[in-house]
Amino acid sequence: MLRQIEAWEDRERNTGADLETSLTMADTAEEHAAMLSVHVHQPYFGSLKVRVGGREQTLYIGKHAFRDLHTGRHIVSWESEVGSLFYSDALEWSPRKGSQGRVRRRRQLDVAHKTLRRVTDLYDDEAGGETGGREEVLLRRLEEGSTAGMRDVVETLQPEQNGAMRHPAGTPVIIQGAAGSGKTTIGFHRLAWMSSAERGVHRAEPGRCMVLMPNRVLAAYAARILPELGLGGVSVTTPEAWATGLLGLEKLEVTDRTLSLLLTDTDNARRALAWRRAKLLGDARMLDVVRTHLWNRFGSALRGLRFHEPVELRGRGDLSVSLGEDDLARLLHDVFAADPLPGYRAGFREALEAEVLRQLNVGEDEEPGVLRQLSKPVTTLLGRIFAAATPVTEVRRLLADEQSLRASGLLSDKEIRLLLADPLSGVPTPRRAHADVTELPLMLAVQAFAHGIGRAEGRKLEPFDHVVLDEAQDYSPLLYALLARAARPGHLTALGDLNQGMHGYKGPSNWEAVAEQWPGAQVLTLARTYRSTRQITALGARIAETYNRSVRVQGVDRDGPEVQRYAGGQEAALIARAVRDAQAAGHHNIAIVTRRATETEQLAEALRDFDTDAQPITTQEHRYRGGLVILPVSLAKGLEFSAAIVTGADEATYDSSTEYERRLLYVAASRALHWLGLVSAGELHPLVA
Ligand SMILES: Nc1ncnc2c1ncn2[C@@H]1O[C@H](COP(=O)(O)OP(=O)(O)OP(=O)(O)O)[C@@H](O)[C@H]1O
Repeated sequence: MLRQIEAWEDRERNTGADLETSLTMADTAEEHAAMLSVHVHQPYFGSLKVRVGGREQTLYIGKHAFRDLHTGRHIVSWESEVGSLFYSDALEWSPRKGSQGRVRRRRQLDVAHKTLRRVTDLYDDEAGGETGGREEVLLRRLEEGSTAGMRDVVETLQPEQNGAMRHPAGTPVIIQGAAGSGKTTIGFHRLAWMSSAERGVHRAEPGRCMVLMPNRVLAAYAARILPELGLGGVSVTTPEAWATGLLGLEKLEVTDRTLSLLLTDTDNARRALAWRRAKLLGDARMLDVVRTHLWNRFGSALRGLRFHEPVELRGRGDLSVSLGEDDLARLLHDVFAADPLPGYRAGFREALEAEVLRQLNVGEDEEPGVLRQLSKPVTTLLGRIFAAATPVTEVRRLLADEQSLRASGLLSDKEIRLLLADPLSGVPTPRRAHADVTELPLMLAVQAFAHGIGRAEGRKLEPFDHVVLDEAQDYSPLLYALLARAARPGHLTALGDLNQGMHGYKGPSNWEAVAEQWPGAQVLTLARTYRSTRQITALGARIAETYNRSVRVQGVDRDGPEVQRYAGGQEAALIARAVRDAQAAGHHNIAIVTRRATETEQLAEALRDFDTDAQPITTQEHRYRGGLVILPVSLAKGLEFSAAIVTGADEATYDSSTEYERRLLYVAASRALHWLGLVSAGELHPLVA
């Protein structure tokens, strides 16, 4: 590898016919060199002894494929077809048509700083097959401390994860897995696998992929995995940020008033109403409700309009094009029937231009000139038809108008009454321009139909090469339908856990509702969890059992210290003691998890009196950089720490009669890898006492 890097870096060798060619060659060579140089210290992490056609050979598996031209020695990449053999339980495969290969031995090679540190056989034909080595290697890896970002698991990918990651490219997949089963991690690995040249037409260019995560703290934490996986350029954002960006309303404040109502209102009838209304707003049928509404809106905007314009054509004198209201209505009808992905406005422009050219019957070389002459009046006409409907106003108009809701014929009387009701009227709204998270997908639907949906490339919209949706249980079927329009067909991956759903009023009731929006989608399940020690996993299970009757998840049997309990006394003093204990146990990345964001600053202040300096993470603008932090449970979701301290671990803070609160307590208690402390000024919560 070093020899190859030297050759690439040698400017003398990279000389072309002229200066420009030489510079380009040198740049490319430098890029190659930079890419390879990070792998020099650990060129491979495993080997496979295989027998193909009677010949035995050893293949080395690394994070980067490499071939030494002098010696022919090579390393195969983990994401290649052959690389898959290292992770799966399969023993046979066919390297080429008609030939048969057999795996004789799988071996983990612990290499660091160019030194082989350890050899562990995972499978060995001669030693009787499976050795238990895979579990041993996994446990060693899981013993390590957390870092300030998500890490790759290329070296210890487990067979079921390997299968999920390599689900056929171009087929949508929903990966269901309990907390800590590696869903998010696997989602990113799937992108890396998808970006390999071996995927052929399904290859995804990282710069054209998007990962949607529930909040920006988590997005930034997860994005740290991208360079390790060679995924530079992937956009990692939140659905809200993506939606408001597409709408051109970055400053729009996104509220979740349904959640506010559910948490504060004591009127059960109103709570039920708010829940059902939110759920209906995210129903996939709303896509066609919006579509019908737009059809009527654009249809009436078009009434009385005509398109009559003079055109100058060399050699043919003064001509004109003329389309009456009926012609325009017919064009609009055809555009709606075709439902073009770039949106109706673009589709209408295209149809109108085609019609004009047909009327004039001009030669191909004259077409651009004609279109240029007509560009302004066409834009004016489009403005009259389409510009009146901005997503925000149009959604509000639709939801306030019984007739519009009725137009599609898709909603029952009861559902229409539900949409017209306003159970949230008592929940305050911000002063700034705002939209509720339950309305946002509808606004996105208006945008998608009128102007298209996808990835902005210059002024154009292109479909994403691949979209990954994390915490997918918290998003509505309507959003799924929109994502399907925004990505290449079949290039969708959802990662989620229906049992971890925090927002049932926004999410799907089951994965089947999602699969309906993603034709051909399969649901795969990751059954094992990896994050925490046996002691922490068991505590989490006790909380989850109260709302989740499904099968118990199977954790990796990793032993750790008992969960520590600190009850009775001044809270800050107890927390400071817990922090010292966690530090004494050797942990550096420690989270103090509070129930509410408003508590964090105050607590940070109070802890200073006890010589404890914890960094508060209060808003989505903060970033987690490791060390000791205080953050609310809503921002802790998806993050993990070597040690976690749950404050207010009591009944007064997490009301056990409310399922939502128990779910939050579960999230808080499942953030730690190795060490967990529970703190309460009074008595501990009955579920964790
Ligand atoms: N094969 C593996 N080898 C080593 N570590 C793994 C493996 N799979 C998962 N992990 C580790 O398990 C932890 C949980 O992974 P991840 O955060 O991707 O899970 P998740 O299912 O998305 O969890 P949550 O639902 O809580 O967000 C991480 O620390 C990850 O590195």
